[in-house]
Amino acid sequence: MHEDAVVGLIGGQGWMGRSLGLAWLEQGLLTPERLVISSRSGGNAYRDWPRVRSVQDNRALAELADVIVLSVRPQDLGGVDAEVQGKLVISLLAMTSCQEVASRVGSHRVVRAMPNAAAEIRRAYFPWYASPQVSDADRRLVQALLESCGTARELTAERDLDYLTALSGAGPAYPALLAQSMLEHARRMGLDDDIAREAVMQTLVGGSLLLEKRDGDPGEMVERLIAYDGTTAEGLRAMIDGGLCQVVHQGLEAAHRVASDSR
Ligand SMILES: NC(=O)C1=CN([C@@H]2O[C@H](COP(=O)(O)OP(=O)(O)OC[C@H]3O[C@@H](n4cnc5c(N)ncnc54)[C@H](OP(=O)(O)O)[C@@H]3O)[C@@H](O)[C@H]2O)C=CC1
Ligand SMILES: O=C(O)[C@@H]1CCC=N1
Repeated sequence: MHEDAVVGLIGGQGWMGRSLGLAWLEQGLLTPERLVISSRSGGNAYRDWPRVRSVQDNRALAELADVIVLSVRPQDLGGVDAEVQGKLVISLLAMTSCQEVASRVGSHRVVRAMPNAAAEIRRAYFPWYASPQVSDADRRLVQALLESCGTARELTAERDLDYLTALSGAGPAYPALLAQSMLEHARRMGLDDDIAREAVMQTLVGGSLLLEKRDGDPGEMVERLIAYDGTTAEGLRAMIDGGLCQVVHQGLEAAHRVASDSR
């Protein structure tokens, strides 16, 4: 069935929905005939793919599709009127357990997955958890569909997904906050705006790529630069003494608390 499964993407014009839908088409994972999307107010994300079917009625989508991906905001789940009759459902919703999705759509074959904003450039971290009713063949399909947008990883405990919602799901916003704060300071110091932007972006992107290349041990880099005992060490010590780590932990705890709240 999976070789020619039709995928129905509820909320397919939204940020995460169109990131996935376009990745599947552009990577040849699905032919346009095998993708059905639904939306509330329309959109033109699939203008280059006229054979993708677009519907407004989620019941019609559930009939056409073998696999249903739910990509609406959590507060909109109640408005999704679809009876999927035991089909595989992949939910991207934060704050919504497998059990809640199952009782809403009428299938216990539920996967919960957590993308992040970098799905848009196919660099998301995309952990997922499958309820026991999901078969091995389903799991292979889920892995293939999700890794089209980055690194997909199956988890063995659903609660880890609540934490990862705060850590990696919300995660791309954290370097954005750091960039904003660095930019504010550079402007205050009178740096030309173009130079300030270029300096901040190049530094954050370059620093992240360097970390990735060094196999992601940030502690080693921090320690090495503190031992260097130059200007960087002075900046790092002031940030650490000023409570940067505690503030980051508080932010993660606050996001985790909300992510663990069931709707
Ligand atoms: N954005 C992010 O960075 C992340 C998002 N998520 C999760 O992904 C999910 C989707 O988020 P995101 O893509 O950002 O949200 P968006 O608001 O960008 O997209 C949601 C889409 O769902 C559509 N929609 C709402 N109700 C229905 C319905 N009944 N039938 C069909 N379509 C409907 C909306 O249409 P309309 O605009 O017309 O109302 C909209 O296009 C959320 O549950 C969120 O928790 C998870 C991690 C990261
Ligand atoms: O902010 C949110 O609720 C969603 C889930 C994680 C990232 N975006």
